[in-house]
Amino acid sequence: MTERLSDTARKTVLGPLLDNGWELLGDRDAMRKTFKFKDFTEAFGWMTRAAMFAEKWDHHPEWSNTYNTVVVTLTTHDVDGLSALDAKLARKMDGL
Ligand SMILES: C[C@H](O)[C@H](O)[C@H]1CNC2=NC(N)=NC(=O)C2=N1
Repeated sequence: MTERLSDTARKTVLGPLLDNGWELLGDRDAMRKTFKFKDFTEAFGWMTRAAMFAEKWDHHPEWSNTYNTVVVTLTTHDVDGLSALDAKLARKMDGL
């Protein structure tokens, strides 16, 4: 069962991500990061790899791509806020 992250979990789970370029949004419980690549091929290749994990984990990003830039917003729609799944996908995206 997915649930919104508790205040304690936010510190431990989100802390490292916020130190690594993720930002909390002001208008809803979500986090965003802009990923920059050498060119479109690199950006789209990364999106393709990330999409495989999103599908495997049934947890999907809100994202957009413009040439070498991918802007990713993560939140869990089912609970209307951040859950452990968002942190899991964010860590994967940072590592790809
Ligand atoms: C039916 C399906 O499992 C759900 O709609 C999944 C799909 N992907 C999802 N992705 C995200 N980011 N949040 C969700 O709540 C979510 N729910």
